[in-house]
Amino acid sequence: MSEKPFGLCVVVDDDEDILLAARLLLRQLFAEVKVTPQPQQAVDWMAEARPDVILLDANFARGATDSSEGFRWLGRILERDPHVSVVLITAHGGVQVAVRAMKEGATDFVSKPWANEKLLSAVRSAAALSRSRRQSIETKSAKTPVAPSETPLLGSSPAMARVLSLIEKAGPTDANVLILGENGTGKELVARELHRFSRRRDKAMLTVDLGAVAENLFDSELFGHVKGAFTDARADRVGRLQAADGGTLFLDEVGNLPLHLQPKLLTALEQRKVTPVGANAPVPIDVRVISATNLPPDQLGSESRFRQDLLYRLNTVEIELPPLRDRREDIPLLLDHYLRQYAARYDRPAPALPDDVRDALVAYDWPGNVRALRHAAERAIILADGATLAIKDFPLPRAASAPVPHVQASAVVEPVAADLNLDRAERQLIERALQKHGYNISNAASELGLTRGSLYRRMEKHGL
Ligand SMILES: Nc1ncnc2c1ncn2[C@@H]1O[C@H](COP(=O)(O)OP(=O)(O)OP(=O)(O)O)[C@@H](O)[C@H]1O
Repeated sequence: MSEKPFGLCVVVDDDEDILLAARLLLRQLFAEVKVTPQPQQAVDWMAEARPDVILLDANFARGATDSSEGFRWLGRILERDPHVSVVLITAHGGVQVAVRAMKEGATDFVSKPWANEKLLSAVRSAAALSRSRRQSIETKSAKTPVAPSETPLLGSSPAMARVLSLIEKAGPTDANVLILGENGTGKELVARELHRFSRRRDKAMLTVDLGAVAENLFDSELFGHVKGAFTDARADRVGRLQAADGGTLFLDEVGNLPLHLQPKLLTALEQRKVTPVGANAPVPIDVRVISATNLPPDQLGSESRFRQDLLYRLNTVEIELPPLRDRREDIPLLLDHYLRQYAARYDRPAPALPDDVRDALVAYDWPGNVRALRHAAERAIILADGATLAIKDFPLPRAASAPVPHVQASAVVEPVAADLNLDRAERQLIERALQKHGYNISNAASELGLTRGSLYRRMEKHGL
């Protein structure tokens, strides 16, 4: 049996199906997952054991959508243990609920139906955060084992060989690393590998997705705050820079850090100290920072977007992950890996990929990169009639089914207006937004009026 990185997770939701799904999914991270439809039960359990994470439904009463129940229980849970990480779940998402959740002390926010990969990532970060908070409060140096890497970083192309060699060289040093690449190219996976190779591997790697943090919360999220620093600051809160002390902080989508906060981050990194919002004295920190962005280098190099002195602090080593279309040699390897993995997961026979299907998949441009390939493999395994996969099992634009060398994604979107099917229209709109923004998820999500998380979920739903 593989070692579980965390101890206890409690899930509270009035829907039995959600409880079952969460229990099955989260068992891979936690030694114990307790589920209950009763929030009071969760609070009672806290008297017996300290959960690392509580996943809390925001709406209990039938038909309730305003999340007030959830916020009430959030307050009670944090009163009992201000260091537990609470991840709020709700079917009635929206930026306002997310902002309020974070302001009232939730660690993260996940909308239903969730994408398994994103929920796991949110819960893993939340668990690492509560551990680190407790350690920094108790000033103990107990070990927090890093989660074993669930996905190996695959690739045999010369470009990936370069990436792997850089990871081996830069990993064990304490150098800050900046990872560049389009969405879905594997930046987070590279960050995990760097951490795994480092002397900090027994401490936590915490993640802050700066593409998902509301603008007014950046400060408190990164640097922490003291009780009373602003209206909703009901207790001291350790920021992620401090919580990652001794370990690694992964700043995802660092290009989204607002200009006015960039000097504060620079000062913290230069002086190795953070001053929580409302505090007088700085706190020393020992953190290695790994950052990632999907911004093209020319935008990152523009002073109006990103302070160059901060950039130099972050990019002691730079690792560029090329898009999948520029390393097509890796496609068969990735396909085989994920097809086999999903066949095992869904209890299907070992899949066979005929040559013409493989050629078409290698010829496809994969604008969503490895993430899209992974989802396509999962979907194909689920949809296939037998062990032999056909091109129709893959959600590629029709033009891609012929093995032509460079399938341009932009050539395949049809106008939305003629088609009144809501589901298809949604898919087309999402495809258009993604293409318009060169698969920059943050920009496409903002144009569609969605959060990055809900765009990811919709992309998964449509197999994009
Ligand atoms: N080289 C690889 N080998 C195996 N799996 C990979 C590889 N690269 C990416 N993946 C898989 O693709 C998915 C996306 O990877 P990841 O989240 O690391 O990308 P990202 O560049 O950080 O994306 P984003 O910019 O959208 O946050 C994950 O499921 C990851 O496991």
